[in-house]
Order: sequence, then C-alpha cells, then structure tokens
Amino acid sequence: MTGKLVIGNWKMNGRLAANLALIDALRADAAVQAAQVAVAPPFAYLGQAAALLAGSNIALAAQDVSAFDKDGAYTGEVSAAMLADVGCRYVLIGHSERRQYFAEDHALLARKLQAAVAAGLIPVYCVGETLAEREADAYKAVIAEQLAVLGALAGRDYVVAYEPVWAIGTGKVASVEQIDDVHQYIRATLLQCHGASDSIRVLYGGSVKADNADAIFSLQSVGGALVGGASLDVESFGRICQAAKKTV
Ligand SMILES: O=C(CO)COP(=O)(O)O
Repeated sequence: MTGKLVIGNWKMNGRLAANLALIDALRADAAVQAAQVAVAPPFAYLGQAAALLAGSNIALAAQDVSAFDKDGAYTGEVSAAMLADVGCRYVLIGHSERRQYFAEDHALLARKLQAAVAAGLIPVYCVGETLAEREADAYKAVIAEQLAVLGALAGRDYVVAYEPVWAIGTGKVASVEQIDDVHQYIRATLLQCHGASDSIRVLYGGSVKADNADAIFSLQSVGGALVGGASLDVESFGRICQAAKKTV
C-alpha cells in the first residue's frame, strides 16, 4: 500500500454555495493537499466540483453508477462513461445505504463493478455487516459473500471499504481490534480467493472523526478511510487528512 487514501462521501448533502465554500476551504488546507484525498458529491454537483477541483490534487468520486453500460433509454440513470467524462476517478459501489434503501443485490453490483472498470473508473466496493449479523457472529460469512462479486475483477484496480452498518452515522466506531480483525480477513480473502494483489487498499468507514483517525490509521491493514458526516466539515476532514498523511 502506498499511503492512506481518504474519501469524503457527502451522501445526499450539499448546495452550490455550500459546495463552493467547502471545496475552496479544502483546497486551501495544506493537510488536504498533502494527503491522497477524494470527495464524492451527489451526481447533480459533480460538474461543479470537477471545475472547482481543477488543478488540485483532490480527486473526484461518484456515489453510485448505473449498471447499464450503453447510452440509451434508461431514465434517471448515470453511466460510468459519463462519470469518467466529467472527471471522476473513483465510484462508490454497494454502499450499505444503497443495499438497504434501493435493494441492490449482488447480481446488480457485479454489473456496476464491470461497467465502472470498463470505463476506466476505480470502484470503491463497500462491504459490512449489520449489528444483528455481528451479534450472531456471522460477520465474516456475510463479508465473504459480499466480496465474492469481486472475483470477476481479478487483475483490475479497485478499492474495498469496510463499513460496519452499525457504525455508520451512529457515532459508534468499531474498536481497532475489530477493524484489524476484519481488514486482515478481507485482505487475506482477496489475495487468496480473488486474485487481488498485495497492494489492494481496504478503507475503513463508520463514524471516522478527527479524534479517532490516528488510532484507525495506525493499523497497517487500514489503507485509508471512507468518511461520511465528518467530510462535510473542513476542520474535521482536514484533521483526518492530516492523520492519514502522518502514517504514510
Ligand atoms: O457511510 C459512511 C461513509 O460512506 C460513513 O458515514 P459516517 O462517517 O457519517 O458514519
């Protein structure tokens, strides 16, 4: 792994004026500029963000992509080629909020992954267990099943994000032991079963904040963070990026 990657997932937040202020402040933040960083605004603001990020080292990410890979009559959809065209480098796929609210299943996610890599995007594939699955000690089986779709991407460039559902937006961060346990498991599974290379990055997501970032990034198995709420606040996001840079 070459340094930690920090991706800010804005989820369904933002307005033109707020995005302008946030991106201007991120560009002016030395810690953000020095780290490997991406932001994922909603579709509607990707063009605006791309223009504001031009010439900076902050990459652009999308929060989702269509499974349809050819232009055509798919009302409401946004293709991987369009995301690449407006300057996206990464695309989140399989976020638990999409699995939960939009019933995205593995067959659909496999198509989205293929569409993304075919367009030259780097998928950030999200996995993670619910609280009930953790309590039933079924989390590794659940994650193994989620990872299985990556088999078709052997030899391609992708990132995995481990986001325990019970830690997302709850303020309940997984312990460093829990994170290390799952990250080691994901890395071993990808290396042994899915033809991934040792340089594969596994990000952690779920209530990452300025005050827990140091501990999380101190784990060698953690390749970076997927940050939700704290990515909307320049000071918090800047401090998370600073922590990422320190552990390079
Ligand atoms: O879902 C997440 C990032 O994709 C995590 O969200 P929070 O950082 O708000 O918990």
